[in-house]
Amino acid sequence: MAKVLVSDPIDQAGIDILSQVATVDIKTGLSPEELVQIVPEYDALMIRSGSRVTQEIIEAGTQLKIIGRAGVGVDNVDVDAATRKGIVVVNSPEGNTIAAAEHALAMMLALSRYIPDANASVKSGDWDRKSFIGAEVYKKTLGIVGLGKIGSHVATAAKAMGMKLLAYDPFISTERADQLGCRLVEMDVLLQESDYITLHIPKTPETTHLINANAIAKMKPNARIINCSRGGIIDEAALYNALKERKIAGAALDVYETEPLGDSPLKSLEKQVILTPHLGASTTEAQVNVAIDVAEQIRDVLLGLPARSAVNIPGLGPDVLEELRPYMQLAETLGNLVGQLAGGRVEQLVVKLQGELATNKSQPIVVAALKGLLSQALRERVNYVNASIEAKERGIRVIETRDAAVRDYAGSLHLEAKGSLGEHSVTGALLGDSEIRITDIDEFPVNVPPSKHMLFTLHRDMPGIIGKIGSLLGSFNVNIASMQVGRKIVRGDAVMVLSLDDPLPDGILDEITKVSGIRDAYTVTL
Ligand SMILES: NC(=O)C1=CN([C@@H]2O[C@H](COP(=O)(O)OP(=O)(O)OC[C@H]3O[C@@H](n4cnc5c(N)ncnc54)[C@H](O)[C@@H]3O)[C@@H](O)[C@H]2O)C=CC1
Ligand SMILES: O=C(O)CCC(=O)C(=O)O
Repeated sequence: MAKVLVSDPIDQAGIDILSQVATVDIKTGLSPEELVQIVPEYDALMIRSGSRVTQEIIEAGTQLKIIGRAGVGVDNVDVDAATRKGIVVVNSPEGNTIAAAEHALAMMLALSRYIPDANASVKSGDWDRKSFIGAEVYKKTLGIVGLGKIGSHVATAAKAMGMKLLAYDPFISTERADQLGCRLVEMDVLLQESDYITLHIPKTPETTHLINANAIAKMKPNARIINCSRGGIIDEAALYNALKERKIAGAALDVYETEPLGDSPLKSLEKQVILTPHLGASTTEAQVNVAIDVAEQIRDVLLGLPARSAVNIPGLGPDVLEELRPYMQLAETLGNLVGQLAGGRVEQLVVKLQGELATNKSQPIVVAALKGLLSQALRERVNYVNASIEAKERGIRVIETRDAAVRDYAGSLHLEAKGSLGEHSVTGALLGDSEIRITDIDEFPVNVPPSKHMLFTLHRDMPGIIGKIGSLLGSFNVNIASMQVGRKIVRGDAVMVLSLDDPLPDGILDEITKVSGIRDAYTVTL
C-alpha cells in the first residue's frame, strides 16, 4: 500500500480520503532534517504553509510522486526541483478564496475601528471611548492589487459596503474590472488615490518589495494597507519607518517576510498596526475544502489518474483536462509509436495539430506526445510533469504546427520524428469520443486501432508477400489478431500493419526482413 506523510495539520476529511488508498502518517512540527530523514519512505507528501519542501527534501524523496499543498500558494515548495524529478505538485486554487477575502475585509474594518486595541482596553478594565475614534469605509477608495480570485471577492463585498474601487492587475482585462465595478489603473494612480490598499497577488520577483519606501511615499497620509497575500511583497522595514513617522495611517498584516514573525519592530506599534499569524485560510470551511480538494488529487495520482490542479503540468487545468484527455491519450500513443519506429536517438519531433484540434490548446498535447516518445527510454520515470524538461535535456527539438484545413477526421494529430536512424511519421485520430485510430504510417493511409504488440513492414506490394509473413509468424507460434495493408499505388511501396496476440520472439524480425520484397520491419509494443 502507498504511504502518505501529512506534515502539517490537515482537516480529518482529507485524512479519510487518503486512507482509502494509502497508509497515512501524520507527523507535524518536523524539522527540515527530520523531514529529509523520513521522506524516502513516502509516495506522497501533504502540507499546508508550515512545511518548507526544499530541493534537499525533494531529492531525498526517492518514492515521491506527488506533493499536495492544502492551500493556494506553493512558494513553500521548490516546484522546479519537483518538476525535474517528475513529482506532481498540486494545490487547492479555490478552497480558501472566501476565507482569505473575508480575512482581508475583517482586517480593513478592524484597522479602521481599532477593534483589537479597543477590545484589549476593555478587557484590561478601562472604558476609554476617546482613543478609538475610527474612520468609515463607506465612500472611501479601496485600491485592490491583484484582481484574481480573492481580489475579485473583496471587490464585490467592498462594493456592497459603498466603497469606490480601483484595481491594479496587468493580467486582467478592463471588461473584467468593469464587471467587478473597479477602475483599472496603473500602480502609481492606485497608490496616490486609495484610502485603503489591499494586496492579493502572488510573491514573484516582480512583486517582491512592490510596496517599498518609494511606493509608500506616494500613498495618502490617511492610507491604510492590508496584506493577506504573501510576506515580502511589503518591505517591512520601510513600512515600519512610514508608520512610525505617521506617513500613512495604518497597516494590517497576516503574512510576513519571515514566518513565524520574530522580533519585529512592527510589534511595538500600537493601534495603527494589526498583526495576525497567517490566518487568512483559517476557517473551518476553508480547511475542509482544501483538505478534500488536495486529498482527492493525491488519491487520484496514487491510483495512476491525472490531478486536476497540478501547478507544474503546463496548461492542465480541470476544464482543459476534461476536454483534451482523449487527445492526450492519442498523442501519447502516437508519440510512443513514432519513437519506436524511429528507434535510436530522436533529434526532432514535429507535432502537427490538424482539423478541430488545431484550434485547441496545444501544450498538453505536445507534452503528452513527448511523454509517449520518451517512454521507451525512461519508462515510468517520464510523466506529464517532466516530459518537456527531459526532452530538452536530450536535445530534442520540438516543432509545433497547426493546420485547421485538414478535415479527414474532425481532429487529427500528425507526428514526425527525425533521429539518428532515420525519419518516420504517424497520424492518428479519434473515432467517436475516445477510440484511437492510427490513420497513416509514413504517409501510407491505414485505419487500425493500436494494440499492445504490433508489427509494421515496409514492402513492395506484390502477390504472396502477406502469405509469407503470415506463415513465418505461424511457424513461431505468433497469432495475428488483425492485418491491414496501406499503399499509395498498386504494386508500388506499401506498409503492412499487424496486430499480434503475442510479443514477437527474438530473431523473427531478422527472418522477416529476409523475405523477398520486404524493405524494413519494425516491432512496436504499446
Ligand atoms: N493569507 C492566507 O492565508 C492566504 C493567502 N493567499 C495568497 O493570496 C494571493 C492571491 O491568491 P488568489 O487570489 O487565489 O490568486 P489568483 O491567482 O486568483 O490571483 C492573483 C492575481 O494577481 C495578479 N498578479 C500577478 N502578478 C501581478 C503583479 N505583478 N501585479 C499585479 N497583479 C498581479 C494576477 O493577474 C491574478 O489576477 C496568493 O499569493 C495566495 O498565496 C491565498 C489564500 C490564503
Ligand atoms: O495553509 C494555510 O493556512 C495558509 C494558506 C495560504 O497562505 C495559501 O493558501 O496560500
